[in-house]
Amino acid sequence: MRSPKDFFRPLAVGAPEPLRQIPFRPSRMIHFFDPGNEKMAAKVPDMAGKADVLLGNLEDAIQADRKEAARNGLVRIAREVDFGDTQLWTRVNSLDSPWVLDDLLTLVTAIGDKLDVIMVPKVEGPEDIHYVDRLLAQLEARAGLTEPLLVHAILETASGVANVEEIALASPRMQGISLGPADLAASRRMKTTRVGGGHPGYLVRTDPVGDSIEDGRTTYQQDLWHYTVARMVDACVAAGILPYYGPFGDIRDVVACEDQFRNAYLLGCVGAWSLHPKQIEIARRVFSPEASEVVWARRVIEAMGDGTGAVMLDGKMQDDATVKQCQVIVALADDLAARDPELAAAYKEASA
Ligand SMILES: CC(=O)SCCNC(=O)CCNC(=O)[C@H](O)C(C)(C)COP(=O)(O)OP(=O)(O)OC[C@H]1O[C@@H](n2cnc3c(N)ncnc32)[C@H](O)[C@@H]1OP(=O)(O)O
Ligand SMILES: O=CC(=O)O
Ligand SMILES: [Mg+2]
Repeated sequence: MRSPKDFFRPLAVGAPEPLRQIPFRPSRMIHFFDPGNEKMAAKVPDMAGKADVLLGNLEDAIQADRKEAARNGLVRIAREVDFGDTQLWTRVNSLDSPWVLDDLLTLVTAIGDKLDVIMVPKVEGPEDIHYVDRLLAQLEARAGLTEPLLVHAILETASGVANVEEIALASPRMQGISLGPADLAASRRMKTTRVGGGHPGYLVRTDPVGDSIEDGRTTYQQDLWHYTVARMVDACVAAGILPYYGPFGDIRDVVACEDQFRNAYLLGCVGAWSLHPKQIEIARRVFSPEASEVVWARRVIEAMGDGTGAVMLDGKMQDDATVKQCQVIVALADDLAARDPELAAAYKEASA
């Protein structure tokens, strides 16, 4: 392990200084597109105005014989499209694949100055991040980049979950972690055949009533992902990086998608992936604090004065801890409003 004194030292001569803190940039939805798919590529300029993050996907969902087309398509799109303040990310192929080396060599040297974050799939432990960290430093030096590229890990193997705290702390490049429920289910040998969301068989049942074990017993479906999301949030927050829910594959079921996203939002995630244009709006709605919550949070902060002590507001006790929760909501609302004029207007109207 490197000495803590060396943690912020560049890993190659000529590479940019690592960041000391991960800046918070709105990333309510990380919208996936296939850069080699002409129809999707054509929608990128329009989507740049709608999504917080656009991600050119090179890994799963891209056929083996379309990997090069996707990589080259991303280079072209990054050079031609004006992204404004929308972030451009990529998901490279997994570290054990035949494509990842060319992904990194090509992308960092050709469009390293346009990319904000590189998502690394199937991360098993901190050693995977160390490998990418050093390679990126070498490539940044070769490309003459002045800003370091950031790294985002997908939590989608059982080993990755077992090592999530070390992964989060593995490099100053670590920007965040997303839950990858599809690969994680396979890695864990869960008996599901879907991408994220719940399962009707994962439930608890109320106790028997009288002699019957059949009648009058209600069942409640449980959240398959609660433990992993909660653990990921703690690992990320402890390391000063950002947690995300990943994909929800039932594109038709916008209702359950919204539920899954909201669970993640309430537990501390800052965003989720969107796989289809219609999921962009769901993520935008869910990961932006509701206007009424922002108004309430501002009332609590005002009523609490210097933030210490206890007061009653609408019959509810407020103290030093609730004021901190309210500060989280207000800080997030301010950051998002600065990027999203519609949201800013909704907040203003609600507080009038
Ligand atoms: C487990 C994981 O790793 S999840 C991450 C990997 N998976 C992905 O990235 C999947 C990304 N999404 C997709 O590939 C597609 O949305 C699919 C295959 C799920 C559905 O695609 P389609 O059947 O074409 O959906 P649909 O017919 O509703 O599309 C409507 C339009 O939106 C476009 N579109 C669909 N998805 C996207 C997208 N992610 N980005 C931009 N445009 C899209 C389609 O090209 C189509 O365009 P058109 O109107 O010009 O013909
Ligand atoms: O890559 C995402 C997943 O769920 O697997
Ligand atoms: Mg995956």
